[in-house]
Amino acid sequence: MGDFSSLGLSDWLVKQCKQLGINKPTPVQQNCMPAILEGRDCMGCAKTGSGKTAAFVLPVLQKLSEEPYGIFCLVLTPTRELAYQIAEQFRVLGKPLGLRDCIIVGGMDMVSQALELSNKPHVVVATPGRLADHIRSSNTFSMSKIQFLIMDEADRLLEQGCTDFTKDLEVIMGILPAKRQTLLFSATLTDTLQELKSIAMNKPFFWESTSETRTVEELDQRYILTPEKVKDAYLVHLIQTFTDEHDDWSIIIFTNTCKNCQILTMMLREFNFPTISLHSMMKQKQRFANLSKFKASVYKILIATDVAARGLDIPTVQVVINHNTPGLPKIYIHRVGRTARAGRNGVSITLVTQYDIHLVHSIEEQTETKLKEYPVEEKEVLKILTQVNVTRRQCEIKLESTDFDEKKEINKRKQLILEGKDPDLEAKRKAELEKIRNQKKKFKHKIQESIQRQKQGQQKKKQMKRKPNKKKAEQATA
Ligand SMILES: Nc1ncnc2c1ncn2[C@@H]1O[C@H](COP(=O)(O)OP(=O)(O)OP(=O)(O)O)[C@@H](O)[C@H]1O
Repeated sequence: MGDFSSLGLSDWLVKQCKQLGINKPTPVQQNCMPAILEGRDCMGCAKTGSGKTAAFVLPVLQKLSEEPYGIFCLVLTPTRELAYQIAEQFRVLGKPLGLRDCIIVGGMDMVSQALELSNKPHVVVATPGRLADHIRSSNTFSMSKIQFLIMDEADRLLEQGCTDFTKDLEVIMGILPAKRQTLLFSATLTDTLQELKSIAMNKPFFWESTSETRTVEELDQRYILTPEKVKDAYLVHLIQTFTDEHDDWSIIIFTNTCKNCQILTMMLREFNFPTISLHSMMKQKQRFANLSKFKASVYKILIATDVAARGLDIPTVQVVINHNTPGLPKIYIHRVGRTARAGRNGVSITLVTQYDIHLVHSIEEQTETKLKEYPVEEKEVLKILTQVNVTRRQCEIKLESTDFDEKKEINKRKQLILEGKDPDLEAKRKAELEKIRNQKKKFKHKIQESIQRQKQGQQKKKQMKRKPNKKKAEQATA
């Protein structure tokens, strides 16, 4: 493998990389950087923790140093924390250039963001919603001359999940020049390839790491089969074991809802584990503060929803625990990718109930890896079961006495108003949809029942036909 100079990077950038311990290009850097430097659009699909960020940051900085102006580059990313992380890479690597960056994300002051945008920063790193808001509400900045549009976690930006970026992306695309370089990166690009091709239209250079598995070899992937009621006891037992055995380990625990995140955090704190949480119902400043404390190892355990599943690069994370089995293999790949990064080792443990076994099968199929059972002394888990479950219940009661659910409802309503929708009308629409869905379900169920009855009837008829033959045969043999 060559070095960064042979890929076309200037000496100052190579020196800057060395200072950060980035000496040899990783395969995604080795393959994508020359194409980007040549001026081509690029789609890069490589495993988690393989250096995709530097694969786009370095060529952009190289080109920016040749023709510095603002706004030169726009990076879009699905989460606010990730936007800060990417901006930091630009800032550190681009320091000798005096690079000016600007972070445009929700939950932060819009006026100061607008001011920063009007000062023509070299690089803007943004989440789509807030950037689209700025475009809709002001004309104090222009992106008509940008040279690079980068979509990090591009498949997430284009998928229509619970946070749907489509409308915001349309607004953003509307002010970007057609003549630009578009770079798309993710560890899971292949599912959304067609949509991506419509964005990177300029005959993109496509690179995907060739490997049998979609997760890294350094990751030890385990599961624990547990009844739902014993899950939390397993969790407490696992954390106790890890913290007894290792001083310098950090753990990320993923769970499915903000409320669960909050309850688990309260519960683990009752057991004196240094725990902190990250989810979308927290104030943005709190989110940043918690993440910083976790990064600095002030807290060793982070409990998060999937808002932390993608992109976060925290080298001390040695263990990822999935408190719920992710419903999609893609989410599993990103979650467990928070450990075993940049060649380090790591462990992931997924708690699997009897209802999740099919999910594990599809994860294994997609990642082309077999998850191994994690050995646990069941006796030890049963010893703490009652205590853990009582503590959880107490935490649930404590949370219910706060306005957590109410806040959730208010947040939902606020979001709808921001989207220009009437929350009451939306609630009515939702109820009607639910009614139609239920009717459809009932109808489907009835049809299935009648098909079943028909089948049974046919089978009976067949059996009746066979029976006289049997009798005849018996008579013949007699
Ligand atoms: N050539 C290199 N040599 C050594 N370390 C590197 C190199 N390039 C990047 N790194 C480091 O590897 C780590 C992971 O990189 P990065 O966050 O870009 O991964 P990624 O591929 O974007 O992962 P994800 O898919 O999870 O977002 C970072 O800490 C980064 O500084």
